[in-house]
Amino acid sequence: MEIQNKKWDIKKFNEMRQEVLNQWPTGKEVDFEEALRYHQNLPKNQIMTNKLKEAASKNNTLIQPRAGVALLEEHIELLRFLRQKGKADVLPTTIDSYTRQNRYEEAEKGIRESEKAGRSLLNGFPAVNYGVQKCRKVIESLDCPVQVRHGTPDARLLAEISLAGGFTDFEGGGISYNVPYAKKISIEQSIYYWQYVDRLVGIYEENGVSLNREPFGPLTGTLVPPCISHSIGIIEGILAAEQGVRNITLGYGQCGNLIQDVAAVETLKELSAEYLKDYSVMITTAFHQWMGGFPQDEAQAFGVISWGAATAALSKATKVIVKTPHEAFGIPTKEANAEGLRATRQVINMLKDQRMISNKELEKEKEIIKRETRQILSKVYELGEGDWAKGAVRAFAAGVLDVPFAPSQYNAGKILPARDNSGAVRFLNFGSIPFDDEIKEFHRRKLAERAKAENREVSFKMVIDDIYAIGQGMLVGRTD
Ligand SMILES: CC[C@H]1O[C@@H](n2cnc3c(N)ncnc32)[C@H](O)[C@@H]1O
Repeated sequence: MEIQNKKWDIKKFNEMRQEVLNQWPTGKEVDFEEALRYHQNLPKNQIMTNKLKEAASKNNTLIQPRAGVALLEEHIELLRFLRQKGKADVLPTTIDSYTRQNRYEEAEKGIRESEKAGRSLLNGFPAVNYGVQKCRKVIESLDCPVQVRHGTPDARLLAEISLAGGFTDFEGGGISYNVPYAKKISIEQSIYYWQYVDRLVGIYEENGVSLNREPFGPLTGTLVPPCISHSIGIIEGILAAEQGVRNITLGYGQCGNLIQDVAAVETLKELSAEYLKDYSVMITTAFHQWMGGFPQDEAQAFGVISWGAATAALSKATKVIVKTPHEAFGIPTKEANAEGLRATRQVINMLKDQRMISNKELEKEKEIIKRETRQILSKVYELGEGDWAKGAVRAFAAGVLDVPFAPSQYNAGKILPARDNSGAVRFLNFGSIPFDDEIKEFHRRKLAERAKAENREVSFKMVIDDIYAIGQGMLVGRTD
């Protein structure tokens, strides 16, 4: 199929809608007119765009966990606990892996087995299997907005059911929920599926219901250079806005060097405003605490969590996505999840009246990220002959967009990141990323400084050392 970045007409959308709603029996519960009325009657404090707008206007950083379990009552109890004991400003519902792969039969089995076992045997909430009315039970048990967080290349039915179910924010995108999550789904296919999701959000917006969309910024969450996640986030923002989305949160995964991370959030705000200026959208930012390997020791994990909280506060991100001291092990207990939130809250509160000292290093880093991102995006636009959807597909084929350590067979996987002597993420291999020579020289010089300081050659070994460094208590993967 040949996709294009053009707003779908309602006829095309409605033709596909019947097929989507028939994918699982709960699709029959979706009645769009009734869903609109449901949203119009939602309490104001449960509408995500209100909460984001207020935070952005006050330069506040909202705190949000990830959380999702198999059983409905347990999931409600978990979210209420994180709100009350974790002081979460906004809540998630993390969806299970079967649902993310549209394997609803197995999700159904997972629910039954969890009921028998009396505990969650799924790694998230199977929203499609529960359907609209049970999603509303979750929403009606809470007093704040709730966002669907997942990793679904084909999220059409999940969007229909969860949005009709009262969720007011939907994470993901046609690139960010394909390339880091799937192996064999083409970029065209996932962008096409996500145009449906964004068109659905656009129809809600056209009927006066504001919903937020959040492309998944961190991607593979492992040493992803800011320009890579910015380029993909901005493209997904443009594709969403074209379908009528009016509220977009762009995300960024912490790398660990303070100056680079603050520069990343500040440039994400500037660049997204520039590239989305033709659309009237509200743009906010989400800072993800370190998404790579975590230390097993809980005290050290709190160090990583607090460093992420500090960077989020100093970058004035609208939202920080919080990790837990169980990160190295897997799904956290509700107590550990709440502890991660409280540690984050403490640091946000201590830093909210402070600001990042502006200096020439920060300005240099911002200039680098803006130049890199612009060089990538102008090549994408050129490859697409002015069409961002076509451009994205062709850019991945050409390696102009390339995500480090991504499983997708449509991803070139030629770039290699490594930290420089201050821990900032640089390019060791550029693959086919279209940087000019000056930018390439900058990265080579930065890595050479580290090589000299460590008395070793710039090499792939640095990449491996950096991947394990934070889990082993460091930032830069120094050889002993
Ligand atoms: C994107 C990966 C992140 O999502 C987290 N995660 C995935 N599923 C859940 C879950 N069900 N509850 C809490 N955290 C979760 C995981 O620990 C990791 O930090």
